[in-house]
Amino acid sequence: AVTPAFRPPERSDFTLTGRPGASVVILGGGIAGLTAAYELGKAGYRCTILEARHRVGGRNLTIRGGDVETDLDGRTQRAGFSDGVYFNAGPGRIAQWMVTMDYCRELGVPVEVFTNQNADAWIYNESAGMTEPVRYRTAKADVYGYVSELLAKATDQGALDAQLTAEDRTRLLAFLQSFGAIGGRTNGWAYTGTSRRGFAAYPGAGNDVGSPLGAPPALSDVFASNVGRYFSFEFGYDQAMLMFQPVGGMDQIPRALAKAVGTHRIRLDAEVTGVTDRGGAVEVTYRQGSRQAQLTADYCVATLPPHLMARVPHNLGTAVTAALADFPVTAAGKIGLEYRSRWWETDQRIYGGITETDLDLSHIWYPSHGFHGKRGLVVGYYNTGANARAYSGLTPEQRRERAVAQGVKIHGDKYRSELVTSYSHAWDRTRYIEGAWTSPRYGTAGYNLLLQPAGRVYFAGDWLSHEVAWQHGAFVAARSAVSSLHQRVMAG
Ligand SMILES: Cc1cc2nc3c(=O)[nH]c(=O)nc-3n(C[C@H](O)[C@H](O)[C@H](O)COP(=O)(O)OP(=O)(O)OC[C@H]3O[C@@H](n4cnc5c(N)ncnc54)[C@H](O)[C@@H]3O)c2cc1C
Ligand SMILES: CC(C)CC(=O)C(=O)O
Repeated sequence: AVTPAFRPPERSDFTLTGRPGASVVILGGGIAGLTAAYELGKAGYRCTILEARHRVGGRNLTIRGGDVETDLDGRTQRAGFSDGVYFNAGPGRIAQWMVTMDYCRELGVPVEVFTNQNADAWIYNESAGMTEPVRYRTAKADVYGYVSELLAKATDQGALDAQLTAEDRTRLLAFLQSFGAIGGRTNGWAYTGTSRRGFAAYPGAGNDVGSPLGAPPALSDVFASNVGRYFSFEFGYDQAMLMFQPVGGMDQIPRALAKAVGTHRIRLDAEVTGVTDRGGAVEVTYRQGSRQAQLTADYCVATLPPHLMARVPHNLGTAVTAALADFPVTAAGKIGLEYRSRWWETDQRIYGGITETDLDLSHIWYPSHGFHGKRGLVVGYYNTGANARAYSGLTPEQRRERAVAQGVKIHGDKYRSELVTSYSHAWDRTRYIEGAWTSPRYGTAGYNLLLQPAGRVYFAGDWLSHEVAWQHGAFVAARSAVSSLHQRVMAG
């Protein structure tokens, strides 16, 4: 039998049929722009991509040793990472159902598991008074245990009789006993802690029972520590394990797309400065260094971030400009910290996954690859909104110092002493991007306007999808734009 009620969200064998051979100028060489060129190219269109940055990929950005980036404030960083070490400054993970996986397969980009959740990673809530971190496994044992105890007591005392039949009660109590590892009725359904909490020293040979962490803190203290606030992250349909990443860095995807498109079709350092719909064709002006140039094509697919496209002079109408300008933009930042040893694996037994904190660094990511290697790269902060802006206002050295000072609270001295080099990326201060992602106003006239072509100009980007902040959104938005362009050409 076929698995019921499941259909891949996007056909993995997407192909435009017919070979009309019209020309298309594509603004922006991020995932959406590259995908538009790739799919149109397969169908015989003559495409040219104009990309303002010195490389393709847009927000899909992997930093390696020798890479140089200058931000809007004129701060230049030259990454000093060792050979083989890379830092995904933008996207880092892919859910199995995302069409991103289909492109990896089609383009021959190998993928490996990205560990998005790890029982051995830490939780650290400084504002709740925690003075040391607690392992995920311990936090889960205690929160699930006490919640189960409370619900079992309420159920058994009849507090839920209006909602539950006698059979429901029996089944719920059986579930809670196993879910929370709580005692039975004779023990008052009490949660007293089990080996699920983990060990200070794990069991060994002969009579060595190890050193179990023992009794849990009081119920009130567990709730006060607020460790449960992170558990729901892994319930999300977009963040649940298994997650994946391309082997060797997320930019393997745009690199493979660019190769398939043909690098001769991609103009780099080409900043679009104007778009004019001439009725029978589209004229695009751009700047390449000191050179002003112009390109005319039958159609245009514009994939610039909407707030930047809104600033490009055009003749597509004021409603288009207003709609483009109406996308609130979020800030986000990340720092990559290269260490000379993989102390998180050897000393703390953390092999991938994420430590969650209420510090301004938010999340710490450990590498999901290269286990037991000599060196490794930890993402020392991945934050958004006000926390991201707090870091993006600092110099790279200040960012590193702030991130390390926070991380030491969780990981101890090696967080500083083993550090070799770092690179930090502030998306709100990145030229030609100026933000991490947007919050589209779905259902508004403005949003819907941009789903339609403005004359011969089509729009695409993750901002025209319901998967903003995911490459999936950029892929499907590009497919949608080129499908409607192609339909029009074939009908014409
Ligand atoms: C910190 C962060 C984490 C993320 N995490 C994930 C993740 O884990 N998984 C995932 O799948 N996605 C993730 N994403 C989202 C993903 O990066 C985006 O959804 C996707 O890359 C967007 O592609 P795009 O082509 O729509 O836009 P962009 O990548 O923004 O492409 C737009 C392009 O237009 C170019 N441009 C701008 N102005 C001009 C101009 N005047 N002329 C010419 N070109 C111009 C830009 O340089 C850029 O290349 C993350 C993003 C960020 C920032
Ligand atoms: C905030 C997230 C949705 C951004 C993202 O795609 C990710 O980090 O997984």
